[in-house]
Amino acid sequence: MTMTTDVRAAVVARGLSKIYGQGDAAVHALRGIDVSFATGAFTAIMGPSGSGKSTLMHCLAGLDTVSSGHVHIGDADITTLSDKQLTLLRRERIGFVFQAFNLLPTLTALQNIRLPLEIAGRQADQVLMDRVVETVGLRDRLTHKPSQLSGGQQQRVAVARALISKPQVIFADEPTGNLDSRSGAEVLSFLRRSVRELGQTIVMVTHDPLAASYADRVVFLRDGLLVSEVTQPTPQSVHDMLLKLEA
Ligand SMILES: Nc1ncnc2c1ncn2[C@@H]1O[C@H](COP(=O)(O)OP(=O)(O)OP(=O)(O)O)[C@@H](O)[C@H]1O
Repeated sequence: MTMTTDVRAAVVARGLSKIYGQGDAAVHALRGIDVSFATGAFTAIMGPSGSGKSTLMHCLAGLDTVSSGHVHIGDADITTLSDKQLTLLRRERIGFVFQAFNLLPTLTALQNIRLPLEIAGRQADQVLMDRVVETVGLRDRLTHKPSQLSGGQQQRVAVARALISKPQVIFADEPTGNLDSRSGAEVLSFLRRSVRELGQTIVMVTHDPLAASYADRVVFLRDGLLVSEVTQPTPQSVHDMLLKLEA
C-alpha cells in the first residue's frame, strides 16, 4: 500500500497503538491513532484524565516506543530509527517545553537560551536570536539567573530556548501548569506569536480549556482514540466538548 503523506504536515501518526504491560495487566493507552499536525500551526491535545494525552505526546516525540504504527517527523519515520539516530533527531528537529521549566540555575537567561545550540556545536542565528528575544520580551532580563525571574519569565526563557534551534516541531507538555493565570496568559500569547510570526509548529498537551483556546486547533482523545476536533477554539467550545466527552 502506498501512503500519501500530507507535505504540509510537520508530524504525522498512522495507526499508532501503545500497550503498557502484558496479559491481564495490559493497558491499551493508544488504540490506533491517525492524526497529522500542520506545519506552522498551533495544535492542542485534550481529553479526560487517562485518555492517553501524555502517552501520545511521548510517542510523537520519540520519548517512548510505540507498540504498532508509525510516526513521521518531517520525512523521518521515527519508529524505525536506532536509539542513536533518535537521540540525534530529537536534538536537531524537536524542541521541548515542560511543566517544570528545566532551566540551569547557574546560567543566565541568555546562556540557558543558547545552551542547546552550544551542545550541538551550532552557532546561534543572530537575526533569529534578536527576533526571539524581542518576541519573548525579555531583553532587559537576559543577564538574570532563573532565581531572579518570575515563573512566567522562566517559562518564556524555556520557550525561547526551544525556539532558537528552529525545530521542526515544539512539544509542550502542560506548559502553564505551574503558572498563575496572568503568567500563563503571557506564555500562551508568546507561544501563539511564535507560531504567527516565526512560523513555528507547536503541539501542546493541556487540561485547561482557556490554554487550549490559544491554539488554532484542538484534538480530543478518549480511551486512547482520537474522537473529535475543534478548529478556531474558544474556551467555551473546548469546555463544551470536554463535558460531552466526559459524559
Ligand atoms: N508507564 C505506564 N505503565 C502502565 N500504564 C500506564 C503507563 N503510563 C500511562 N499508563 C496508562 O495509560 C493510560 C493513558 O495514560 P496517559 O498518562 O497517557 O493519560 P493522560 O490523558 O495524559 O492523563 P492525565 O490527564 O491524567 O495526565 C492510563 O490508563 C494510564 O494509567
